[in-house]
Amino acid sequence: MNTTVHTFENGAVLAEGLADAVSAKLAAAIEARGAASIAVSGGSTPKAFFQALSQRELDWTKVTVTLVDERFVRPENERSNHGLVAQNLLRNKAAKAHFVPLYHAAATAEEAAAMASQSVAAVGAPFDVVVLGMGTDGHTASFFPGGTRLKEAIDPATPRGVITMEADGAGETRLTFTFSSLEDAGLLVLHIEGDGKKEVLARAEAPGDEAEMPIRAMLRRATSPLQIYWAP
Ligand SMILES: O=C1O[C@H](COP(=O)(O)O)[C@@H](O)[C@H](O)[C@H]1O
Repeated sequence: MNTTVHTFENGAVLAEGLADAVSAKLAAAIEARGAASIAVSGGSTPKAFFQALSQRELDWTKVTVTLVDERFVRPENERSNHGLVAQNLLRNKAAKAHFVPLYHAAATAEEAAAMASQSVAAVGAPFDVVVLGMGTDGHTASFFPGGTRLKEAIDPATPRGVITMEADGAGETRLTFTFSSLEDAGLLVLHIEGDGKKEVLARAEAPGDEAEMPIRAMLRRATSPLQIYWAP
């Protein structure tokens, strides 16, 4: 496991610290290549981080933002990760960023995933920054325990792109980047908060099957060092 833990006194301080690290990486990519890319997670945890990042001084016109995973729901749906990012990140200075959605208004989630794979291919690889979350069941992105396509999603031989996922714990059908799309990011972050998630992480770090706690795929096999950001 190639991980470093960054501990903060509370979520607000973490949000600022993570926004500093992410904006520095994006600025370095813009300096080096004239463009930068970031894939972020949804859920309840990243809201304060998104708001902090949206205030950072960057040439946001050169930044592409996408999602690590998404629900197959319209952006207006309150459970849409696109909606969360639009309301909290794509505003203030970051309003000028280019957003690439995973959801498409297609007849099926499979068609939407194919459309997303095509549109994100233009972003280039690897991502400069990936910010993962983790559920209390040990899922990350939409790599859910018991997921219909979990084996394929976390197989390093599965190509970069977006695939569908269904699982009991997932609610709606999901669209998720594959493991190979995320594991080699220039800055690979796992952002978790609370003692409950810390205990889940400790269980994930212990020996056991990746299929039971898919975050283990990232902890064990990511080629980039995993930067774990945690606050109580
Ligand atoms: O379903 C999801 O949940 C995880 C974790 O969410 P949280 O509410 O516990 O922070 C998130 O990383 C993922 O992107 C999201 O789709």
